[in-house]
Amino acid sequence: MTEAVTVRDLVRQFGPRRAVDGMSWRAASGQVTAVLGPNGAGKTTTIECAEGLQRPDGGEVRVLGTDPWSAPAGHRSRVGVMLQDGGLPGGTKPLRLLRHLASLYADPADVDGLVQRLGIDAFSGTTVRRLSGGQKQRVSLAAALVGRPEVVFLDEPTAGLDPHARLDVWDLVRETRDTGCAVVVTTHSFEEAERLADHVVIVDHGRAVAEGSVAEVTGERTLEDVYFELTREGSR
Ligand SMILES: Nc1ncnc2c1ncn2[C@@H]1O[C@H](COP(=O)(O)OP(=O)(O)OP(=O)(O)O)[C@@H](O)[C@H]1O
Repeated sequence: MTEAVTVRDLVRQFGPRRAVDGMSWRAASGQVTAVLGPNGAGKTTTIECAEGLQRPDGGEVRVLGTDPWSAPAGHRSRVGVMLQDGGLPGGTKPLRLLRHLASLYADPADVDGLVQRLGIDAFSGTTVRRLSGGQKQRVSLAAALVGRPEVVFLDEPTAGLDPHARLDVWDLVRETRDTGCAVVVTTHSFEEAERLADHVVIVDHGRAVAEGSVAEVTGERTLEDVYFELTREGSR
């Protein structure tokens, strides 16, 4: 098993607040790793450190063996990123944007195939700012995958999607994993984690409180029960 992402004793401080407080977990190539945790637990901050968008105040993150903060451009082209708020330019149209992004990579994915798989063809001529939240999500996901990354970070990829779109996204995530990519997904959905994840990380108050396969983390219980026990006020 190749370790694609390693988070070790990570610390991230914003003024007096420790958003990430000794976080440690790992994600392997060819696996979907789901990171679950309450609002404000430090998931996005950790993922942004792994994407090279934030600099850790302590501990370390390695992605494909490299420190993402000081990584060269060649590293960044091996890593796909889907940000929680999309980060898409509002004035472009989805198809044009995806073709442009594809042109930045030496060996991009088939844009037409991605567009069709995610149902983007139905709104490919509408400017991004006029798209619904779920439509923007789909374009963001396509943008994260268009470079055929070896590691991809998906921040709540199915939040706000209708049930059909959710199934389409799950299928695409599984296919991406099956190409050997390490897929790291943050989610608030137990169903998503149970259906999709090979490896689960539960975080709370800036640190990982459980990690392993769904079966290892849950034993005889449900993921939901374990989650509530580990993250309930008072258990912390
Ligand atoms: N730039 C920042 N400045 C100050 N505080 C921040 C900053 N970014 C994050 N925080 C704080 O750090 C904590 C962790 O935030 P983070 O976004 O990582 O949580 P999360 O687990 O992703 O939450 P959610 O499930 O709501 O997306 C929160 O209390 C948040 O307010």
